[in-house]
Amino acid sequence: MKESIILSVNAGSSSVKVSVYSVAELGKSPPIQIAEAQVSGLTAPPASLKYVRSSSEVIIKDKAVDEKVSDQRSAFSLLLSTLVEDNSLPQVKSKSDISIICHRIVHGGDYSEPQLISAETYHHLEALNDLAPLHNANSLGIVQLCIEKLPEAKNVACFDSQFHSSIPEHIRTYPIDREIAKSNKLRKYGFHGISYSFITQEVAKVLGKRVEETNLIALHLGSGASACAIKGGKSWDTSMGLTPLAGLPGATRSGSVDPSLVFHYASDVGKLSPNSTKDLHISRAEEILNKESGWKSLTGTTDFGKIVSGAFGSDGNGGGGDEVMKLAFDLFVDRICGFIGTYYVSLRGQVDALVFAGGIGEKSFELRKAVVEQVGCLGFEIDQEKNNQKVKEVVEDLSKDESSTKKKVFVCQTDEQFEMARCCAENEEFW
Ligand SMILES: Nc1ncnc2c1ncn2[C@@H]1O[C@H](COP(=O)(O)OP(=O)(O)O)[C@@H](O)[C@H]1O
Ligand SMILES: CC(=O)OP(=O)(O)O
Ligand SMILES: [Mg+2]
Repeated sequence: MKESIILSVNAGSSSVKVSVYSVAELGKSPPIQIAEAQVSGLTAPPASLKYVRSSSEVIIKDKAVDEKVSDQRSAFSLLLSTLVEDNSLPQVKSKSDISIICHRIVHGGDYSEPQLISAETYHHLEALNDLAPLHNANSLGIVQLCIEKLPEAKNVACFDSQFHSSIPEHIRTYPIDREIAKSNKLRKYGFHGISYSFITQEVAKVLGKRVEETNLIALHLGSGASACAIKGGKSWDTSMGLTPLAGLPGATRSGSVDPSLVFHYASDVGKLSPNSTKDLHISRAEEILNKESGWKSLTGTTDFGKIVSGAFGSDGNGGGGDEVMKLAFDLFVDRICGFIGTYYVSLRGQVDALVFAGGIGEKSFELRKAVVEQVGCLGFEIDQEKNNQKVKEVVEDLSKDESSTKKKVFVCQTDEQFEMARCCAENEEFW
C-alpha cells in the first residue's frame, strides 16, 4: 500500500511554516515528518527561509529571501517550490504527490471540528475574515492557491478557535446587550488553540497524567501572544477574545487597552471631545490597534529577540541597556504575569505546570526567568542552569528541583503543523 503525504500549512502573522508528513496507513499509523520549511520575519523584512529535511537535517538556514516574498501567499509559493525542487525528497517529486493539505485557519467562528474545505465552507470562512485581520484572509489566499495548483489534493481547515469551544458561558460572554451579542455572534472565541491542544497532550505525557486530569497555565508567545488556562485537558479561559487583538500585546498588536482609547487617538487628543475623533473611523482604528501598535510602535522593531538584547545591554544584565526596549520587556512581563495570576485563581490553585511556548516563549530564557521570578509567590521556581540551555526536547522541565513540591515550569516546542496532521491522519472523513 502506498504511503499518504500530508502537507500542513501554518500561516502566522509574521511567518509561514509548512511541514510534510508521510503516513504509512491512514487511521492506523502516526504522521512521520519528512521535511519542514519556513519563511519568518515577514513583518521585519528581509524575511528569511529555513529548510530542514527529515526532522533535523538543516539544508537552508537564515537565507534572506527576495523582497517580493513579502506576504503569506508568496511565502507559501516559495516553500512549495523549495520542497518540490529538492531531489533528495523522493516522496514529493511533484505537487500531485500530496494527498491532504491541512491549513491553520485562525478564526473558525462556531466550528468546533476541522472541516473539509468545499465551496460552501470556503465562503463561510470568508465571512469571518474581518474577525482575524492578520490571519484569515492570508490563509484563505493560500487555500485558493492550493486549489489552483494542487487540484488533486484535499484541503482541510483546522481552526485555532476550536480548542476553546469548551470555555464556559460565564467566561466567554461579554457583558453587553444579549440580543445583539447573539445576532452578531459577539463572544470570546480564543486562538492559538491548535498549539494549546499539542501542548496539553505532550505535557500530560511528561507529567505521567491522563489529559483529562491535566491542569495547566500555558503561554503561547510569538508574534501574536496569548495565555490559556487548561482545566481537565480542556480550555477553561484564554486571553484572546472575539478577535486575536485582545489580551497580551504582540508584534504589531496593542493587546487589551481601555476600549475608549480608540475614541481619543486622533491628532488633537488633548481635547478629549467627540470632535477630536471625528476623522477616525472604526476600520482605521482597527488597523492602528492590529497593525501599527505593539512592539513595532513602542520600539520600532517587531523582532522580540532585538528587544531582549536591547533591554539587557552589552553585559547581559541591563548595563548599557536601552530604556525603550526595557520598557517593552517589562510591560510584556507585567501583562503575562497578570494573566498567570488570574488563571491561577480561576483554576483555584490546582495547576500542574506553567508552560512556555511560541517563538519568544521557546527562545527567550530572559523572558522566562523574569516571568517565573515574578510569579514565584504562587509556588513556581525556575532552575537557571536548565533555563539557559538551548531547548532540545519537545517538552523540557525547567523547574528548580524536580522532586520538590513546587509547581512545575516547562518549555514546550509547540508544533501546530504536527497537531493538524495528526488530526487529519486520524479522521477518515478527510482521506
Ligand atoms: N532568541 C529570541 N529571543 C526572543 N524572541 C525571539 C527569539 N527568536 C525569535 N524570537 C521572536 O519570536 C517571534 C516569532 O514567533 P513565532 O511563534 O514563530 O511567530 P508567529 O506568530 O508568526 O507564528 C518573533 O517576535 C521573534 O522576534
Ligand atoms: C492567533 C495569532 O495571533 O497567531 P500568530 O501568533 O501565529 O500570529
Ligand atoms: Mg504562530
